[in-house]
Amino acid sequence: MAVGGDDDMERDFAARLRLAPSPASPNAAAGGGGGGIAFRAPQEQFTVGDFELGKIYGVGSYSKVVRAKKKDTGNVYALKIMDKKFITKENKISYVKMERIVLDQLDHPGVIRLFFTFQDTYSLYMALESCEGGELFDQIVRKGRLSEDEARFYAAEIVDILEYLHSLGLIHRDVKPENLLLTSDGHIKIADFGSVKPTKDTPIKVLPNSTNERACTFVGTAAYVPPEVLNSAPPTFGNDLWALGCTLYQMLSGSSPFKDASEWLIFQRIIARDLKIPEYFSDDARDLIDKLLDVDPSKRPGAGPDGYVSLKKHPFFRGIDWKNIRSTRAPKLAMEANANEDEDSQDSSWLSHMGSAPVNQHVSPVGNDGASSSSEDFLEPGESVVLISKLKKINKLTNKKVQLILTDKPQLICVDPGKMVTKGNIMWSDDPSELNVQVSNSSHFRICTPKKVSSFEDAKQRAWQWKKAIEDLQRCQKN
Ligand SMILES: Nc1ncnc2c1ncn2[C@@H]1O[C@H](COP(=O)(O)OP(=O)(O)OP(=O)(O)O)[C@@H](O)[C@H]1O
Repeated sequence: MAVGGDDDMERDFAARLRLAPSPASPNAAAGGGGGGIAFRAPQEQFTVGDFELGKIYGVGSYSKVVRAKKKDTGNVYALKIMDKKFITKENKISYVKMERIVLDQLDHPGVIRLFFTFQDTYSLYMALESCEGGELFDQIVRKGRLSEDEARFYAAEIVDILEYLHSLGLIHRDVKPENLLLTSDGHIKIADFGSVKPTKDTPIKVLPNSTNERACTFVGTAAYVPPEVLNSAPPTFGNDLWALGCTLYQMLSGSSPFKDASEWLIFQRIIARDLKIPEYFSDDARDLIDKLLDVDPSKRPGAGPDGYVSLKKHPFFRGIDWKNIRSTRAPKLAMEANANEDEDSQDSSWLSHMGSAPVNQHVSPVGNDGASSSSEDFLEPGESVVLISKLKKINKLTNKKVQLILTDKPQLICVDPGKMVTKGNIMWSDDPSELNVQVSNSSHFRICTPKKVSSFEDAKQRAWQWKKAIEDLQRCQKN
């Protein structure tokens, strides 16, 4: 990575982000169009070296989230690390601004708290409340499917959160099991406010022009997007209620209601409301899902003139103590099959090979099992990760868990996630006849080279994302 021009890059980025504190008011950000926003979560002067970095919680489309312990206080955060160059290149600045500004003003036990932010030459950092219980998605995968009591509890907590957000005129627009995180005692917190849409009457301070009710292009995730969004209708609270219906269906059945081999086919199913509800769903669950997945967004319970009353009174929620939901005992969390005490140290050594320059420079592995010294270096200095997934590599006789990493060099690296050693690279070529990805469905894909075909299963259904990322890089290399 070129070092010259770093200061320029930092200044240029700060100007575009317009979140840099003014000298007069260290916590004020120019919201644009006059009037600054006074941040509750301050912009600090910390560096990543002030933290002990632990395991990677997850990787989003423009960030990675890492467990981080502040060395002086011992406080633990989920540190969201965003690469400035990538954010600028991918035009994600408005997502970052929106998440920062909106999260800063929210105060609900079911919403991830933002504590502070800081930045360095390469990255922006958001210190978020850490959710140690992982994603609701993982609970569904580990348990196969949830019992109706478990699903009822989680759905009720999601309803409580959506009622809060909607009362503030905010449409989340990316409600899905991956963005519903769990605390260590099993309560839900919603994350990922990058796609949030404020309505005209929101009391929340937002970016100028962000409340325009123009018809929107599709944001969110294909499987959870409502039909009206595909028909370019303006966003409404009903969008989140549809996604709640999909999430409830997924909790009870193990998979999302509209599934197919490609995004386009998924969209066709959504538009046709091609919905099959399994026989074993109770009548109350079936009825609630059917109503939440109404093609008319204004008819979904929670979106009508009586607000959330009809939703909370639905027979599926009988027995829920709405006022005390956050102190009700949560379902027991299913742990990862081979979770062990070394997880933190393994992942921190893994992180030290992630290639993001500032992380590489400052990482201090948690734990003392020497995992980092036995690991190989995966990435070269300045090389960064484009896509990374924990996948199942499907072989004739056995299936193995692997971390597949695509970097901007480009390289395709297979890592054994347990031993933190590379299992070898898949030979890169810019020529699609020598390297191509064949997708069988959203969770299965094959990477084909003249020498070898490697088959993978992605529980998070990112097969198409893998194909696109590899093809984009091939195109980039050629130009
Ligand atoms: N506060 C948190 N505590 C624990 N894990 C978190 C936290 N925030 C995010 N994560 C994990 O990190 C992953 C990536 O989060 P992030 O918000 O960066 O991506 P995303 O925006 O959900 O992804 P995408 O942009 O692709 O939708 C999440 O799916 C989650 O597993």
